[in-house]
Amino acid sequence: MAAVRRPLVAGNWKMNGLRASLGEIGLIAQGQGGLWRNTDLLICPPAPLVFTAAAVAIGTKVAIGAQDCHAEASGAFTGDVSAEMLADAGATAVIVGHSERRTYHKESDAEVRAKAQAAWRAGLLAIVCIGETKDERLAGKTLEVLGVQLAGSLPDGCTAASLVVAYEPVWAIGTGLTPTPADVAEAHGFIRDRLVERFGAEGEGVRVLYGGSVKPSNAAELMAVANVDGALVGGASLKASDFLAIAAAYK
Ligand SMILES: O=C[C@H](O)COP(=O)(O)O
Repeated sequence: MAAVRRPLVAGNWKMNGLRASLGEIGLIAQGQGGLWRNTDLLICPPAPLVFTAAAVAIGTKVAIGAQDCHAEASGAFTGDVSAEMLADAGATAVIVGHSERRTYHKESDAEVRAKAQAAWRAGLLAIVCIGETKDERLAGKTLEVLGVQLAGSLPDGCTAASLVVAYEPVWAIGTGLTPTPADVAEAHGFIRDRLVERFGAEGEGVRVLYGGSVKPSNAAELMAVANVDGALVGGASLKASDFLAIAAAYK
């Protein structure tokens, strides 16, 4: 029997938002109204907001996550935040290996893998991001790049409950550009095959999100693609109305 994967619509606020922005989480909780009872909603604000965001979201169906974590639980790592600290603050998930971390902080697949393991150690869902650059796509290397990133970034022992993969073509992030549905289907089908090859039935149950310029106007088309189990939304997650409109693609 084919695995039933519960959709996940996750918002990544990136380095945006102050305490005043947390009202958007309240609005998402209110606006959700049961329409998306079969869809998981997650908001990942900047680290300083995680504790208060979790308090705002308590008792609602909106979960709170973080955008990165250190691989170690504690120690002399000035400025870093551990997965245990995020869990203690109320997070239930953490994004690791986002292309902005890979680019600006030179994170390798091995580091991403260690961060995913740290997330599990702390009891968090790990959302591992992968995706090709524009040059890699133009060179016809998209699937090769995705294969290398998957092999290097995913720890052994991935389960449907502990891992989400986010496919985010780097050239589509924040640009307004999106791949065609056929290109999304090819990438997600490839990712699914690799997950099943490596993790068996658990790989069949792992959710694979699409990310990169998801908006209310294109969400339904992207969500209809095979093996797209939800979205990782950047800019359009900052406003509750846009985020809810994207989540509505699943109603
Ligand atoms: O994590 C989210 C992605 O980087 C997508 O960002 P975007 O929706 O602003 O393109």
